[in-house]
Amino acid sequence: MALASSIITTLLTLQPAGYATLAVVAVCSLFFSLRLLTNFTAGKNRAGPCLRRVPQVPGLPVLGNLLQLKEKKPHKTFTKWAETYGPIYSIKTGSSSVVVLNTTAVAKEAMVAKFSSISTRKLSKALSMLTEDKSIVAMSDYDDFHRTIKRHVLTHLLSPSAQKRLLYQRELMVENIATKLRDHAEARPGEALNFRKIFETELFGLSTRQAIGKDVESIYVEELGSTVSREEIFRILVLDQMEGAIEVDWRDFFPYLRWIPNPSFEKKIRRMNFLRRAVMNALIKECKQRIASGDVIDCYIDYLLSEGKTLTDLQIMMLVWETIIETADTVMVATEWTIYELAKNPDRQERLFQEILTACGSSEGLSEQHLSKLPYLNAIFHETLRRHSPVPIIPLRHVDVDTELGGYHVPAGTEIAMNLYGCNMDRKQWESPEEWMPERFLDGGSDTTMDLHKTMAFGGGRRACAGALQAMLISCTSIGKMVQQFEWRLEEGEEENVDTLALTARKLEPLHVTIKARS
Ligand code: HEM
Repeated sequence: MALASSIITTLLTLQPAGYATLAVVAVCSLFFSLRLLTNFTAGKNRAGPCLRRVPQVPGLPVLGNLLQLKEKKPHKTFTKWAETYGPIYSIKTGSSSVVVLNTTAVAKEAMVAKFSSISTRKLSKALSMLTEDKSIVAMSDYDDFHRTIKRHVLTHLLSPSAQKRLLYQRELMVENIATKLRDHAEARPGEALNFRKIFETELFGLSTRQAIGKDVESIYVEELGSTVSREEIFRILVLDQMEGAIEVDWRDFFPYLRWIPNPSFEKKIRRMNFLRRAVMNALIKECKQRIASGDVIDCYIDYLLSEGKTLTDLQIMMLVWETIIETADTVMVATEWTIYELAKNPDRQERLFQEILTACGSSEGLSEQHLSKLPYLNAIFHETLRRHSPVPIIPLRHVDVDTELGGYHVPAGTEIAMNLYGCNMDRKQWESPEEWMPERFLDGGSDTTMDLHKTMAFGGGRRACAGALQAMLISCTSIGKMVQQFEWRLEEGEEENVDTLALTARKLEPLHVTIKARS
């Protein structure tokens, strides 16, 4: 899920418009403070006799720590708080208690050893609406439905054998990128290019070829009464959804105030859902017509229509959309940051180029078969995932029964936020964590190229990213090939463009770089 998952994360960000509303809410909430007090006391009584209570970050009555999270990058605030309150602490977001985990050890304990007590997803109102009530693999609870749909996506798309079968599609994508870069270098030598524009377009093409069997140029959408261009399809299926995922409904923090309407929020998310459904229906209708004419092809929709007999039409639509958004987002984020770092670090770029020369020779094109001979490329990929965690916080989970974490008592009903950014920036685990230093994965740290879980970037345990292999294959092959063919440099002023968009690691400004063809 990458997703999607990526941004998806955030219950915890307040939109500016939310503050005025929040003031009203705060007043209303005073009426309920007695109830909160009762909950608090009940929580105290549940604490195990021998275990300590999780340290708490001081906050305000009723609002808790909400106002301290207003800068919209909670993963950074959480990481700062870890220096004072330790690797595990608790915060209050309105009436909910959230325990934040900031080191690999305690996050792994939650994801692996204590998984059975902490497996339920706690979704914000926005996410709940956008995922049609947990109808996708990444956001579903750990139940029979999850097992069924995960089996489908692995069987058709993400398992190692499926990835082998779909190699030709990734090769086409990498070749298309190389062609566009060559065209740019020839037509406008020395002129900076917008890396994201090229990479994102081709990645979206790959995601739709895998999902519905073709790279769509445009489609007529009945519900809209008009033809929608490729660019608009991308905006509706990917960009708008990512933006919607971080919309916050203040009622998430004060469930007892759900009776107060929040029409602007609901209208916005409903519109996003309507557009996605309209476009996906049009795309799927076209696929059904193709299948009815006897033309069945190797893509996810054809597979699901044949094998997913227990699924409803809506579920099939959501599963197909899920693979599009998951492929089209986080892989772009990881690859764009990698090119940024390589363009900023010419010595390391040269070291990678020399490694590629040794593995492929001077005339052979780099392909996925070479990846096992490119440990430095592998280290570069993992170091970028560590330094620029594409999913900074895992979507919240819910503690179903009283449990122990990091030696503390965590009562049932608590929400859990795993701060992957914090884990990957932990000074006790990583030397100079703010530095991008791929060598740290070579010096005794690297096992094999296929070891995908060196950082916490893909999560861990039973809900670890199902698309990690695909992400690594797409990103590493593209990066290797691009460095094999071109020298990369940052455009002037680009070094400072390191801000990210809201909660995700997506660069706020698309990357601008110059390229020079290698002789
Ligand atoms: C660099 C790229 C990616 C990163 C950093 C990433 C990261 C993550 C993370 C952190 C999770 C959540 C784990 C959890 O909840 O514990 C996740 C879940 C998931 N990801 Fe990715 N992801 C990436 C690419 C992809 C791709 C390309 C796909 C392909 C469709 C994908 C499919 C999934 C799925 C299906 C899940 C849900 C697994 C489950 O709940 O069982 N991801 N990803």
